[in-house]
Amino acid sequence: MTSAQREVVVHPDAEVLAQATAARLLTTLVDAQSHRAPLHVVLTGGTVGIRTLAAVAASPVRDAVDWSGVHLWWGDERFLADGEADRNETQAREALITPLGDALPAANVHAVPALSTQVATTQDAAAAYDEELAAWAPEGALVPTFDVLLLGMGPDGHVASLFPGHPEVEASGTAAIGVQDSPKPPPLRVSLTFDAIRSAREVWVVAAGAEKAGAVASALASAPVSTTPAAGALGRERTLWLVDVAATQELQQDA
Ligand SMILES: O=C(O)[C@H](O)[C@@H](O)[C@H](O)[C@H](O)COP(=O)(O)O
Repeated sequence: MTSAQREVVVHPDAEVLAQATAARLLTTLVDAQSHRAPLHVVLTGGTVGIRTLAAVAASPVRDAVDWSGVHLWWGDERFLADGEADRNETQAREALITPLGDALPAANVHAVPALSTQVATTQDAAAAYDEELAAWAPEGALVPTFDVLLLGMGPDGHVASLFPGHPEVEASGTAAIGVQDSPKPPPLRVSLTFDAIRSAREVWVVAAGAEKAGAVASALASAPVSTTPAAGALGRERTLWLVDVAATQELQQDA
């Protein structure tokens, strides 16, 4: 059961959006840690997603989080060799994981396997990620109960690496899936499916810029997921749309 009620929070610009999302994430983690452990957070690639991680790292509030009880996952990954600059993992390590240092145990970082001689295809990587997710999942579940799942959104309404008109949008029964023909380079990727995304307690879609306005309006109007995948980004308990003013330009003003 997911929350079709989407909450929209509008920010003046992309920088304030990233800073506010970082503050929101930190206080959400601090609050959640007084109720349960460990916590599971799913990171996103993309400019706002990475800027948010850098803002988390730069915040003094980061030290209010017991990172030893926080596990990091990825909603999607570019299928490149380990350490490649374009990998979401590489960018997240630079923005947040490295600055956290020993506060965040290496074992708490669950990266999507990189291209290597042992992991030669996106299917290999997706299968390995499925196993890692299942190892942390409650009985009968595909994935751990994600506390917060962050998603960036493209101008075409894609989230993670689930693109409009592509079959991966409809994939079910598995947590991760290989993508061969991403319209957003690089073409080879691994993505969580909507089965995995919708298992999260909270799903936060972060979107900034006028080029996202059409997709924001379509998603908030519950357009078909096949044409606007972001419309399918729903959390079990909460669905937050964290946007800047420019991305709201095509929303119908309340009558
Ligand atoms: O691997 C990726 O590229 C991302 O996960 C992708 O889903 C991204 O979040 C959106 O394309 C938004 O990216 P921007 O914020 O850079 O527009």
